[in-house]
Amino acid sequence: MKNHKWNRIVLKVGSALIAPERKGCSSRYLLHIAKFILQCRDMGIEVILVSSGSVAAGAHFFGNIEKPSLPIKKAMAAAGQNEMMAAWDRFFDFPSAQILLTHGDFQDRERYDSVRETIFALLEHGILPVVNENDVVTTDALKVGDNDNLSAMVAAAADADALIICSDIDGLYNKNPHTHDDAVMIKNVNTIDQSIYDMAGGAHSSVGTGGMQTKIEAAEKATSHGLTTYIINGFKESSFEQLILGNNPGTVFAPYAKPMEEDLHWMTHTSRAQGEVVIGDGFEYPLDENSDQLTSNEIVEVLGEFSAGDTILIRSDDGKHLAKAEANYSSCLLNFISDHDNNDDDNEFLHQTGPLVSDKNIAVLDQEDK
Ligand SMILES: Nc1ncnc2c1ncn2[C@@H]1O[C@H](COP(=O)(O)OP(=O)(O)O)[C@@H](O)[C@H]1O
Ligand SMILES: N[C@@H](CCC(=O)OP(=O)(O)O)C(=O)O
Repeated sequence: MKNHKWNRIVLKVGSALIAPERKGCSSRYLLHIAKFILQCRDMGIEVILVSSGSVAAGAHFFGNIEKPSLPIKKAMAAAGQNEMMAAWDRFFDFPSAQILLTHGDFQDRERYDSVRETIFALLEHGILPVVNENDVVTTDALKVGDNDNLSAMVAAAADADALIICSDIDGLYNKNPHTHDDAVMIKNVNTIDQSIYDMAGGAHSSVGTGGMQTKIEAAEKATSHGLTTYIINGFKESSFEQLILGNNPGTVFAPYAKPMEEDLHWMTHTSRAQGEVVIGDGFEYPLDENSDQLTSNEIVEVLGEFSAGDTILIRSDDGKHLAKAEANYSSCLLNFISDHDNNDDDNEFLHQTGPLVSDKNIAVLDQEDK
């Protein structure tokens, strides 16, 4: 693509573009998106498609109920996924492959590597991977929950160079343009901080999930991995024509000058904490330099159930999120130690235990109250 030095991109397409009226899939917008995918491939750019829209596409089989129950929503997704894959396939003269994922597939390192290998094998053979969340099997604890974050996780796992989020709006505005007439569009974002999150409102359409909030989260995940991230209006063919010309048709988020290391990125942006360890005020920060000194002496409280090797959140007594890290001990053992710290035998045991986490497996967080 002119001016863009991309080898591999992830293109995320929102529900409103697949099934705009919830009357099954429509080719209205897919046609120019498919053309863009073809042009990229012709230019030697590998494309991974993250396509929403299974629920919106399947809704008409169930009488378009306004507020479907969870089982009906999952049934809509199961039926709509077929329709959605078939709708895309009509435009391509090369094969596509369906990949359905849940958060568990990113949390478990073996499954994560397996997803990566499959994506690379498909790309090597010229097959277009089409990814969606596996809505049928997800539970609240297991799901990613929105395809903006899912697309960023896929982009990081697939070592892509750019993430392009195609939405029903031109880009990020300083406030929700559907509720504020004076909203102004932001063309470039160099740093994603709280002021950027403060601009985001929820979804406007009946089919969208997450609105701008999840798109900014996705941009943060992707840019910290070194990917340029775009939010563009997928309704407009001109958005894709501009991208091909090397221009920015929407909002572009600049990649970090120094992307995070792979393991640190995974711990910060992908892995979810299975439990929390609350530590006392006396501990000297910063944690990254002193994590080896973080022993069971510091524990105020252990929350949730986790095993050694699970990701945990370390937070201070006053609510600050200090770090995410791999636990060296289970919650059961840490609870036992912190409950018995006055007894001599236990004190000896306490001295024999090593640090709660080690400095190789820790991601220090921006220390804000959450
Ligand atoms: N600051 C903002 N800038 C742009 N859009 C915003 C903003 N805040 C909220 N939105 C809403 O986010 C919507 C896009 O998100 P969503 O409905 O989830 O779309 P998609 O299906 O493409 O993921 C927009 O239509 C708009 O109503
Ligand atoms: N997995 C869901 C998509 C959820 C989602 O994030 O939708 P959207 O906000 O339209 O990208 C589906 O296929 O219906």
